[in-house]
Amino acid sequence: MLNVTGVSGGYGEQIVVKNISFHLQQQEILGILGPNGSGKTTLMKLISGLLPPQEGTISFKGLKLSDYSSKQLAKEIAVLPQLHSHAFDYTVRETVCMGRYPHQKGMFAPWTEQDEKAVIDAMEQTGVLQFEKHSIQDLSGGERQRVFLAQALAQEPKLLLLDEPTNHLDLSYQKQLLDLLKEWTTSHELTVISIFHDLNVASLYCDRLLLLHHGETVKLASPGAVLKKETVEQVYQARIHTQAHPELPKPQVTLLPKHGQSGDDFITKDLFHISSDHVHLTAPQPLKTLSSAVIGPGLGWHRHFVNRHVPMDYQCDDSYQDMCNYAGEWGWNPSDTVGMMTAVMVEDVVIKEFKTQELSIVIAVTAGVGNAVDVALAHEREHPSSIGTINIWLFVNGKLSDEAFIQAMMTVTEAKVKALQHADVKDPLTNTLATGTATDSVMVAATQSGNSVQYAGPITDLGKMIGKGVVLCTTEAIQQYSKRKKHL
Ligand SMILES: Nc1ncnc2c1ncn2[C@@H]1O[C@H](COP(=O)(O)OP(=O)(O)OP(=O)(O)O)[C@@H](O)[C@H]1O
Repeated sequence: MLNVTGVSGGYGEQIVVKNISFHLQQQEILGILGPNGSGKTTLMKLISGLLPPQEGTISFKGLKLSDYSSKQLAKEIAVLPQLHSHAFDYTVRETVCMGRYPHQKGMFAPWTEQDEKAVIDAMEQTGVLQFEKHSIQDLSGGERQRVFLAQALAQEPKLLLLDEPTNHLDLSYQKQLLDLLKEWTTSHELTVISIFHDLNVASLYCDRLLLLHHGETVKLASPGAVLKKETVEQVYQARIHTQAHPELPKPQVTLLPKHGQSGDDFITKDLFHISSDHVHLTAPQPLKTLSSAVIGPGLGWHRHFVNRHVPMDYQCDDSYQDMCNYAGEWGWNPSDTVGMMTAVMVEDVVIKEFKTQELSIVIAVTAGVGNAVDVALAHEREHPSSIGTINIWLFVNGKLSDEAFIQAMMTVTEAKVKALQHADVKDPLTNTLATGTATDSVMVAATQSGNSVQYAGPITDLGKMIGKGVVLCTTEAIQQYSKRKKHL
């Protein structure tokens, strides 16, 4: 519906945007991104017809913008500029009603039912109907922004141009505004072009992104293709990290400040506290963790680590809450804590340090194998036979990449399987070699300071230490478990 072909333009002699081309589909949301001064607003002015292009053409529904009268154009295209300063003392309702002007035939045209409905709908949907009679001068920046959006929506345009629409809006209204726009693209066949500074919001709501730099197109594609680490870092001159959104296939960008985590405190054996109740460690600074723990699972940053002993007959409907309560009772903030449980006597924990010139790690293992399982034949069993868990903690004094975290988990698991083979632990149901127990848990934690580690597979420096260390610690922990069983 909108064709921008080889457009260049700017102010007087100064060409600000250069050779921009794109085709916009009906109902699409296009986000325009770029650093300050990259020409985003200027491009919007060209698309809205406010600035004539110095080169190239812009056509809307097959007609050049210059062939539309300003009233015809206003019926089709609405603009919500940045930082609206309104000098006049209009009420909210009067302001929104102005959006109907392009639809009225002549100065004294009657106010129709359709005009009224469009105004009320727009005020309702932007949440400003309650301020209908207030002067817009008495509203907050965010409320005012919503009034001007209502005005633009009351205009019932086919193309809506927005400059930083979520500026001034709190999180809840940002979401409401963008959800509303998304909904209008289908319910009112609306097409949207919007400038964003917030790359994550743009990624979430836009179908495509146009990234500008020095007035030129760097990339025009889906958010996943535009928000690449190298591209964003080069254009914005800032260090970033990209990761997947937790619920949608959209990238999210995180700024990496110049100074990372301060301090290079090491994790050592001496930091562990062992009692009959739990094995516990409080790190001098938060560690980046990946775990399958009861609390603090997945990827996160945590300072407290606890492996809690529970009785053999431990039954709890909400073990997550129970573990949070436990951490709280000991003064460890649950949101700062990785917590695991085991029926094993935790005094039997095996803790060892391993070092190379570049790296050092600490491994802590508690092992009970009463519940051993051969994963290949686990489909034959219905319920775990008895309590017994292998909990493995790996602390790395180093800076792990994402792939190193995952590979470290794999290497730990492979080493654990090998230790079970060495110890000839069998699945009691199938009488075949066990590969673990039904409820094993693993955590990899890294200080994220010091030497960088890209990979942690079995033949890397880190992988070699993990392999050797986990086999040693797990084997010894199984021996402790067997000794204790014999004495019972
Ligand atoms: N009315 C104007 N007259 C002359 N130059 C202008 C005018 N408006 C903008 N410029 C210049 O054009 C360039 C691009 O400005 P523009 O406002 O389009 O950038 P932007 O990407 O929207 O920036 P921001 O993110 O800071 O809003 C800047 O160098 C700016 O100084």
